Amino acid sequence: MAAAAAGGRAVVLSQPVTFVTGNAKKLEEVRAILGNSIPFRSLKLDLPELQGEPEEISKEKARLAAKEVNGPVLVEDTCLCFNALKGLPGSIELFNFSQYCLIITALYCFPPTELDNWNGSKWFLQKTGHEGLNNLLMAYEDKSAYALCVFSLALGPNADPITFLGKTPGKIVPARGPNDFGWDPIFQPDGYDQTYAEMPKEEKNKISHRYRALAQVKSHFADAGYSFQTEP
Ligand SMILES: O=P(O)(O)OP(=O)(O)OP(=O)(O)OC[C@H]1O[C@@H](n2cnc3c(O)ncnc32)[C@H](O)[C@@H]1O
Ligand SMILES: [Mg+2]
Repeated sequence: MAAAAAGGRAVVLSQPVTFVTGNAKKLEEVRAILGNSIPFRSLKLDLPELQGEPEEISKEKARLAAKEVNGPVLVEDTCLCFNALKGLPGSIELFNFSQYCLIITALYCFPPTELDNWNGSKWFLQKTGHEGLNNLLMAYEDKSAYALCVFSLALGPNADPITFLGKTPGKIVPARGPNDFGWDPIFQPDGYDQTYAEMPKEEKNKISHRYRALAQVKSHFADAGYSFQTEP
């Protein structure tokens, strides 16, 4: 069994937590931020990214992953959300007519092949690049945005996942800095004159959406007092 109650409320996990991701850069940051605080290993699984509210998508992803792994899992989804576009391209909420036209034009020019697997910011980035993401805001004065990170922890295949959110506000700028991780070159966090890409990694990892969400994951582990009894 993956998670078992042992002596009162302490939960013993019989495996390290599996962090499920296919994104090597994400994994690098999670490793740097978590250090040795939580025993974990990583695994790439092809899981569907469903539509809906970010927390629901993440919980469902955790449920599916925990079934596959038959043990405790941590999954993460990140989106870049533009305030002028009410959260797009990371998430879809209510749009006005001109915003719909913009989205429909983009979708018409670059139709996604798998709509069930549609992740707005990832898709816009892949199809239109940093310039395309900047162009989405061309008609708007408001260039403010936020990076949103949602982690879900499922202790086992039958456990209800718990979610942790991290949000870093900033603005969208023309690309600056190395182009080795997603939309880092076009996101400048509030209070900084460098983009995420220009910052030293340690600096990004102190203020990022991912850091903020993981700080909550860490305190959850500290408060819950899980113990790990992994078989040799
Ligand atoms: O397997 P998973 O963990 O789902 O990895 P993914 O690459 O599909 O990751 P997401 O769905 O969370 O990411 C959506 C997009 O945002 C990008 N991204 C995620 N975190 C980022 C960060 O901290 N900085 C820049 N881009 C990021 C990522 O490269 C994708 O293009
Ligand atoms: Mg993904």
